[in-house]
Amino acid sequence: MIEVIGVSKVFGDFRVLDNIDIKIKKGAIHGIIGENGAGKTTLLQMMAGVYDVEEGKILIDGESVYENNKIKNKIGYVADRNQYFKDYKVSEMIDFYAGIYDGFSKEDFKEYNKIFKLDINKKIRQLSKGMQMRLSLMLNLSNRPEVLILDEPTSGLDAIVKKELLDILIDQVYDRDVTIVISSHHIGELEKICDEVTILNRGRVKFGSNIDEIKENVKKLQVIFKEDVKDRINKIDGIINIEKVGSVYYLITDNYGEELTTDLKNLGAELIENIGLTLEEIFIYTNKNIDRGEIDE
Ligand SMILES: Nc1ncnc2c1ncn2[C@@H]1O[C@H](COP(=O)(O)OP(=O)(O)OP(=O)(O)O)[C@@H](O)[C@H]1O
Repeated sequence: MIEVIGVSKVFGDFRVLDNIDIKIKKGAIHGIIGENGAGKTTLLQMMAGVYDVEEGKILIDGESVYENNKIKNKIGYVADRNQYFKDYKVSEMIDFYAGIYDGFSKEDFKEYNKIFKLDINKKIRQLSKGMQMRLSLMLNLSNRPEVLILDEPTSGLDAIVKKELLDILIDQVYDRDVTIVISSHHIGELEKICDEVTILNRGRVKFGSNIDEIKENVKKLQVIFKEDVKDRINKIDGIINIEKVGSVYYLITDNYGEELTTDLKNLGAELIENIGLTLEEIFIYTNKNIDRGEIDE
């Protein structure tokens, strides 16, 4: 179990993370989504114990992570950029990991390398960005961690390896009950493998829950009214985007429920049709800075 409790992070006078609360159950795959600069890497680095937590707490199995080797040994952390010694060969990196981590399995590395296909005699500086990401993933997976923290692990990977990686992650959860926290800009990918997501917006949690629950709240509605409601529709609470095509309104709501439907009916809605949204569409709409007075026609 990972608990992020009231965590904030300030760089200089810039508040990168502001009072973040997240609970991640053991064996869950939890996605972290956010625009560039939303604070994803900072949050993952704090979960991995790279930074001290000055405001709030981050607990893994009830203990804080920073400078806690017992907990850090349970964690695999794949950073968004290569953090290895560039002049080491891949084979030397394997030996280095095997030397410092008791749980590291060279056999596992060999097995993963049947999929990831790295030349272990190459120096790290000779590897492409995607190859370096493969190395980082294999080293961390071969360490058999209980918690895997992955910062944009699919960036730079080709489509075939990307699919293999997502399958490996799902297997890790089924076979070993690993808890996975993963950030990505490829929201469709996260939607396929995650049970839960946290959507970060400017350092704050915009949504944090089960994907199905988020989809229950955020909906696109196709609505036809008896008469034009242009001047009144933007007064209804819970509508975050309004588009009008001919006489049909397309409304995005982040608070779908009986109350909203009643409000729309009171405004003269004759037909309300509910259109499902993908997680990516939800992210785009809920992160737009919406001027509720504006109707796109
Ligand atoms: N060491 C640092 N010193 C000062 N500011 C920092 C530092 N690290 C990150 N920031 C700032 O914190 C903000 C969040 O950065 P972070 O890397 O966590 O975002 P991100 O969501 O991972 O972005 P991206 O999707 O672009 O990778 C950015 O404005 C960044 O400039």
